[in-house]
Amino acid sequence: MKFRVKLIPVRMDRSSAIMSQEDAEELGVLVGDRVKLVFGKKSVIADVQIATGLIERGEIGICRTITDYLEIEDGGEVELYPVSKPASVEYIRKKMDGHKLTKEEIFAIIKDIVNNALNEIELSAFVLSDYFHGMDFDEIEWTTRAMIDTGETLTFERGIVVDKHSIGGVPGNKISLLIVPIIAASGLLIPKTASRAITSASGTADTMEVLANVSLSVDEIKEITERVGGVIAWGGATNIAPADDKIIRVEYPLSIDPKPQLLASVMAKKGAIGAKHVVIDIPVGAGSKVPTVEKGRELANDFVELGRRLGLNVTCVLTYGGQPVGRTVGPALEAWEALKALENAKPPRSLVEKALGVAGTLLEMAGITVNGIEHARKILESGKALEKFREIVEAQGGDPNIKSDDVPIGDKTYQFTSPIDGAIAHVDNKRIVKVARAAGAPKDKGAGIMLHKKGGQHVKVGDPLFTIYAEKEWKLDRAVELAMREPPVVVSGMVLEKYPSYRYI
Ligand SMILES: O=P(O)(O)OC[C@H]1O[C@H](OP(=O)(O)O)[C@H](O)[C@@H]1O
Ligand SMILES: O=c1cc[nH]c(=O)[nH]1
Repeated sequence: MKFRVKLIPVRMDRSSAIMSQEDAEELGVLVGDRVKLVFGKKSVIADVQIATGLIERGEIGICRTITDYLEIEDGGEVELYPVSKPASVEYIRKKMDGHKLTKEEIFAIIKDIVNNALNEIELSAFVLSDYFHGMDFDEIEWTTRAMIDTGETLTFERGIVVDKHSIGGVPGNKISLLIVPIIAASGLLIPKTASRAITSASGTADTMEVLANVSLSVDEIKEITERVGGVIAWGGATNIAPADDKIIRVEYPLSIDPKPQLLASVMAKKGAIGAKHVVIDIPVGAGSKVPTVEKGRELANDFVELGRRLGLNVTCVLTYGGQPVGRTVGPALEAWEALKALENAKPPRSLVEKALGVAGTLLEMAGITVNGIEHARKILESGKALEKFREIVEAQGGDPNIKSDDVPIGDKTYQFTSPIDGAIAHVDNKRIVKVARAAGAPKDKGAGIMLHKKGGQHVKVGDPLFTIYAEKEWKLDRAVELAMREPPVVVSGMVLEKYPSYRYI
């Protein structure tokens, strides 16, 4: 059937073909079904959307991404016909029913994810079936390999390539901004790609973006790493394991990170850059992705086994994840605190000790030293890490003279104070993230939370507990209201509750 093109002047990731209800009925298609648009020798598959009123009978609304690709103008004529779903949708259904997938089936799913051939519902079904049914080790290995093989890979002519990755789940985990320059300053190569936030209020890519451009191509990552020793780039902007970011975009709104996907996501990025030695940070504790040390050990075994199958030397470090790392949560606040640590300007101990522990492990694995923590500490305290970080920032298009206090933070603030004399019984990771997200993080870079007290510290009535930062008044109000309803920092005296009317925790 022939349709007249109505150009929708926007660019979209997914291809949609918008038609009238009458035309959809005549073609026998529903919203979300697929149609093929053909113009000359070129064709594209798109999802059906219906917008009666906007689109007249005989018209097809398509965005600029498609018109550019087909090289057709507004008002031009395209041939359009329905096509069936890709076979990978059947394989997703098989996984939803709890069956094991073959290597070929997994490859087909990942390839279709990369080619945008699955719609949001199908992709979500795949992620959720992993969440509910899990995968066995073969399936995890095949998923990882498929994610590597459907993208570009990196090779370096000189140097030892190493990498670190955190499984995330603990707020304020800005350690990569310390570790990458420490490792690069030691002479190793660390082409680090990071994701944006998945369950947190700021992923490493969100935090680094406050200071520099993180949307780098594979060629830029290679060039900067060879010249400076390291980068911190957003994996989603590269063609390295390109399925990863598309899957993460489904996980983010649900705040979930299914274990098979987590393993494949992290290890595909490490395999694709040709890392020889890899350290995986597994934060363990209430409100993180791994609640107990036992579960942390199980996950560590999985990472080591997956590394063995892929030919990577993996060490996992179980770290304390029961409360935020450092005192800040949210992109700009985290960038500010990471710079404070690099400047040796009274940084929080938890941040420095964690960064040195992970960096030190990597230095030992690569044979640089037998006392990794002390070696890493010297690089940090001598200012060499700050110098290297500035080189990295400059190479990524940022201001090499940036100082911590130049980082712009949201100017709308609200401080919570202690209602009683007592001690901090609990800093709740999940609530901290919820409040920081309500304040606008990670999209509003200046939004987030600064903790004035952490678990175990004593407080007097009226002492500051935490401050919420936002860029917009209405988001601050929303975050304050949420924090009042679900306090992220809990102060307790010896009396916990009084019935019927008082509740302190
Ligand atoms: O806490 P959530 O958002 O779930 O986890 C995602 C974060 O964890 C990893 O950190 P890194 O790249 O090792 O620094 C990811 O890249 C991302 O920044
Ligand atoms: O990069 C990451 C980190 C945590 N979880 C993922 O799925 N990917």
